[in-house]
Amino acid sequence: MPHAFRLVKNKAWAPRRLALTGEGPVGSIAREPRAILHYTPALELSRLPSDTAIATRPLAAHAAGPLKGRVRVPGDKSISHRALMLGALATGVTRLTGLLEAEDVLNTAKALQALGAPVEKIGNEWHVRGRGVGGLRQPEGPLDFGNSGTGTRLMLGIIAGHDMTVEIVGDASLSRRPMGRVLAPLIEMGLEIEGGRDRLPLVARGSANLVPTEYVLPVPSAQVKSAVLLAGLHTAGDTSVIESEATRDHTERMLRAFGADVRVQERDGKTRITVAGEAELQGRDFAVPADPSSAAFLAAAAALVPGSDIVIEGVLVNPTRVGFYEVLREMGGDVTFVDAREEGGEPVADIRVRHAPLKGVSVAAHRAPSMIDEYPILAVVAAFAEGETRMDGLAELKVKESDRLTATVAGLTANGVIARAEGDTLTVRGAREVRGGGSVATHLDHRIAMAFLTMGLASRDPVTVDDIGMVATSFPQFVALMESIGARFGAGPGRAR
Ligand SMILES: O=C(O)C1=C[C@@H](OP(=O)(O)O)[C@@H](O)[C@H](O)C1
Ligand SMILES: C=C(OP(=O)(O)O)C(=O)O
Repeated sequence: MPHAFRLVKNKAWAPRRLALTGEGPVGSIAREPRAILHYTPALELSRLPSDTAIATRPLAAHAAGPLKGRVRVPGDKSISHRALMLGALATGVTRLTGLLEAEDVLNTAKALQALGAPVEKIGNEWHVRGRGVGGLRQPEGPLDFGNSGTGTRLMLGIIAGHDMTVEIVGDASLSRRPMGRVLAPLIEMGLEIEGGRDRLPLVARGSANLVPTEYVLPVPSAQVKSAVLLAGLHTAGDTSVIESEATRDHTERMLRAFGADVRVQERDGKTRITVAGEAELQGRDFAVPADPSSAAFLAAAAALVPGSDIVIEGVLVNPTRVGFYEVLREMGGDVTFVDAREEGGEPVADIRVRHAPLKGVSVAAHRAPSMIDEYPILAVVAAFAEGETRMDGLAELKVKESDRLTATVAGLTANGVIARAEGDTLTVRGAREVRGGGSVATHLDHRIAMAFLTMGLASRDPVTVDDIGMVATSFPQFVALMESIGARFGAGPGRAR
């Protein structure tokens, strides 16, 4: 298989086992820094020289027969980040099962360890030895969050409350993403940023005298909300965040579970979340439910491939996260939540999806936060639905790991689907048969890769993505789990394995 190589530039940490130093034709090196890859759960770090080449791996998805089986996808990424962070801010040991062992979350674990809160895997459990609110210590080197917006932004909220100066770095994708949205309220509370930068790399100076705030979210972002609430734990007073569109509420739920005083009030269509400062959190045991954003790819595949019938077990069905499944149902999808229950303070169910013919729908802007990471796969599903699907209010898609609005339209177009983005609206003209056959640029974006590989399972001709590597940031088992229900992937368009 031909490899293209990209440079890892000035990266402090990367695992030795994926380093392909000196291999490959120099002319094919793409100058994209890439951060930590397949970070080992044992948290053993190895240093690589800067400018080390790492292979990109294209992959093709081929038309599949009926998809069948019961599967469990890995733990929810949002909850995994938060469980590690709150564990580090608690007193005593927090024991986690079901933690997502993917690069984004492992980078958070590594950062917490560097901040003085030991994180280790013992058997099936991850243990975090907490340092108490305000008890973390100055790390010796930069913290590298790789590809993760959540890790970076939430951790900035925690760093804000400590008297320490921390350099924060990430990969090329993360270094392009806006940090001003989280820095603005944190600076109001007392954080300082060297040189006033709003992109990584940046140097943040926290304070032991952070002041509480009341912050009205200018964008619907759970990351910004969470960063302010986490900073609020470190103040002597009440910190409030006001949101006019409901975003995922895992931070609020989990703060309560760890013993913080959190109040939520609804008024005039807005939600005010208040956390009391000088909090004392207690370490606890926590089971992380399966990630509905990862499950969405399997659900979509089953909805699109004729004859399919699958069950995805133990998936988080928090109302702030299930927009994709609701829309799939509205399109005519056969989606049922079976055995709904509560685990670790979150609603969970087994999700059964059977193939059914789909029709285009209109998805209103206010629903965007409940499926924000699912739009690439929703657009792929829409390509196979009869009629037009219109999705409004997608401004936030432009500031994810890639500009997902542009990348999604490009991927659809490359595969013979008529789609356009106008302002914040995405329109997809669907048809029962999709040509496929295209090659899709993933732009360091795991969700673009997984969405278009899913397309290839149902399109006439195989769909190729240029790099499967980033899938390891959120769902390292994607290919294996898809294959376990009957999906077919191969190195190139002609070669299914
Ligand atoms: O809080 C979180 O865990 C997340 C919030 C969302 O980002 P925004 O807060 O930027 O919308 C989402 O896209 C991301 O994958 C995870
Ligand atoms: C946007 C995402 O993650 P993050 O913001 O944490 O990089 C995502 O996983 O789709």
